[in-house]
Amino acid sequence: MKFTKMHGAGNDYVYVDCFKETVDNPAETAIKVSNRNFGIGSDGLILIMPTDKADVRMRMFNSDGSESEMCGNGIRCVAKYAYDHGIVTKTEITAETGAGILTLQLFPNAENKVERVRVNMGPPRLSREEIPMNGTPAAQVVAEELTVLDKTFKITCVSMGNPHCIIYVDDVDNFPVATYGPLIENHQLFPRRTNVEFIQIISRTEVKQRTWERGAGETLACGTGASAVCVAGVLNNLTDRKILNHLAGGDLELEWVENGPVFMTGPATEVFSGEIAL
Ligand SMILES: N[C@@H](CCC[C@H](N)C(=O)O)C(=O)O
Repeated sequence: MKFTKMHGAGNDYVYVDCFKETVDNPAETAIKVSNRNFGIGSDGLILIMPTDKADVRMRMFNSDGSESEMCGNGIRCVAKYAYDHGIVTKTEITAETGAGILTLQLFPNAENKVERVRVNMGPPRLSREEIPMNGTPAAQVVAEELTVLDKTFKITCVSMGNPHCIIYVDDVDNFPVATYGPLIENHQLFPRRTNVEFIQIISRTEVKQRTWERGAGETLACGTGASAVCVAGVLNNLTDRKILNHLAGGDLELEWVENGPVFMTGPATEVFSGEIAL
């Protein structure tokens, strides 16, 4: 199987060009290629596919083989790959994802290679049913108490097509993400599990994020998570509608338009290409 390794702010995936290649068992392939000792090493697998509904289609699989509806860092890399490899020739494109059809604006550099991408991530989904979350009432989940081990957190939950649970902490660098992350990911409140974002507020326009991803563990960045954090900051009146989010692997710019979509802007980087026998 021919592949290209790419990352968005350090959130790295193995990308397969399914305009040319066929992947028969993507879940099994994701587990195999993601392994950082015995495989290529990545947070998962992303398939770049043809579709009659948009310019390109993305399917994404976490390193545990589970499929997610959406990947924010992944979709920027899909756009870069599509432009740099001639699948598209325009700088505004559409992409079909499990979270709907998204519009992306591409920013090529002087060598005509895409370096940054702005994504219309669509509107956030805020009801318990849409996230999805068990329990009542069915309204928004803002600063709801959740006790895990010795700590009672105030959680805010947002779906960007995939589920996110946002928790504010005082010192994110020293927070034990690997202790609480998996317990919240697999908590009975979340029937389809959840991604967990631990956030330190720096100012009304700046935050610092560490992410525990559903199906992948701690990663260096999460684009859907950063978008959900932008929404949660407004719902909790902690941040403005436009923020800069410092993630472990790089920065993302976010904006939640009133009664509208979230826009995410960030880097997309190709690392290397290769061929692997499966
Ligand atoms: N890293 C991603 C999100 C990937 C999917 C996630 N782990 C899930 O299962 O929903 C991003 O950049 O959004």
